[in-house]
Amino acid sequence: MTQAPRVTLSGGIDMPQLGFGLYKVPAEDAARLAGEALGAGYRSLDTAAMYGNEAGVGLAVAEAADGGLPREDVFVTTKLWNSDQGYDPALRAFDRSLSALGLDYVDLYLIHWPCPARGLFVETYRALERLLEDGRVRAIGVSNFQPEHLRRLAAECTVMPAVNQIELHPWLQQDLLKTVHAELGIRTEAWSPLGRGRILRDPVIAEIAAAHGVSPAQAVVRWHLQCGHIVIPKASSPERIRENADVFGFELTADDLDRIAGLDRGERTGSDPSEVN
Ligand SMILES: NC(=O)C1=CN([C@@H]2O[C@H](COP(=O)(O)OP(=O)(O)OC[C@H]3O[C@@H](n4cnc5c(N)ncnc54)[C@H](OP(=O)(O)O)[C@@H]3O)[C@@H](O)[C@H]2O)C=CC1
Ligand SMILES: O=C(O)C(=O)[C@@H](O)[C@H](O)C(=O)CO
Repeated sequence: MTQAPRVTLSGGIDMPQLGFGLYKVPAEDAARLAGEALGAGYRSLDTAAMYGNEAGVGLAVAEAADGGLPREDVFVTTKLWNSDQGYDPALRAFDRSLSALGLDYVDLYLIHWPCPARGLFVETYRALERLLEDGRVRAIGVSNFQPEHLRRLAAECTVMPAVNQIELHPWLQQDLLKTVHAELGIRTEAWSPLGRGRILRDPVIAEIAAAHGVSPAQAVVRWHLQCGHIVIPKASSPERIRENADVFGFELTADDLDRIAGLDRGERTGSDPSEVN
C-alpha cells in the first residue's frame, strides 16, 4: 500500500492516520495478524491491556525489527483499563503493559474509558503526564471521553490529551465532540470505524463504493481519512487487512461526502461511555 499520511499530534509527535485495531483478536493470533498488517504497510497498531493481546503485538513489532523495520517506524498504542484508574495503580498498570509488550516505550497511552462514577480520571491522567515527563510514552491521550471530561482535564491538568479515541462511523458522526476536539487541539481517532462491519451493508455506502469500483470497507476507510480522522479498522484475514489499507487510489467526491453526512443517526455499535464504569 501507499504509506498512510501522518498527522501531527499536539505534542509534536507524528502518528500514522491509518492503523490496525486488535480488539477481539485472540492472544494466539495477535502476532500473526499484527505482522500481516505491518507487512501490508500499516505502521500503527492499536491494542489495550483489556484485549489480552499486548504480548502478541510486541512480538510482531520485534519480529518486524528483526526483518528490517525499525521499532521507531511503528506506532504502538495501548490503553489503561478501568480497574487500574488512580495515580499509583495507573503507573503500575503501565509497567505491566510495557512488560507484556516487551518494549522500552509506548508511542501513545490512553485512558480507556472515563468511568465518571469512579471519580478518578483526573488523577489517572496526572499519572499519564508523569509517564510523558519521564519519557516512557511519546504521547498521552484518552478514549471515550465526553465534552465535560475533556473540559475538566483542560482546567485541571498541564498537558492536553493528544487524541480522544471515540466510536465514530457514518451512523455515529460525533459532530459535537469533534467541535470540542478542534477547540482544545485534540485529534479525533475513530474506533469501530466500520461500525463493527454493520455499516458495510448500508445501501448508500454500497452504491458509493460501486461507483468507485472499491469495496464498502474501502469507501468507509476513505471517508474517515478525508474527514481527517485517525482510523483503526480491525480485520481477521490477510485479504481484508490489505483491502482496508488499499484506499489511496481513489477519492470520494463532495457529493459522496454529502450523502454520507446524511447517514448520521446517532447509532452506537459499542458501549455508551456514560454506562461504563
Ligand atoms: N477505545 C475503545 O473503547 C475501543 C477501541 N476499539 C479499537 O478500534 C478497532 C476497530 O474497531 P472494531 O470494534 O474492531 O470494529 P471495526 O469497525 O473495525 O469492524 C471490524 C469488523 O468488520 C469486519 N471487517 C473488517 N474489514 C472488512 C472488510 N474489508 N470486509 C468485510 N468485513 C470487514 C471484521 O470482520 P473480521 O474480523 O471477520 O475480518 C469485523 O467484524 C478495535 O479493533 C480496537 O483497536 C474498538 C472498540 C472500542
Ligand atoms: O474494544 C474496546 O476497546 C472496548 O472497550 C469495547 O469494545 C467495549 O468493551 C465495548 O464497546 C463493548 O461493546
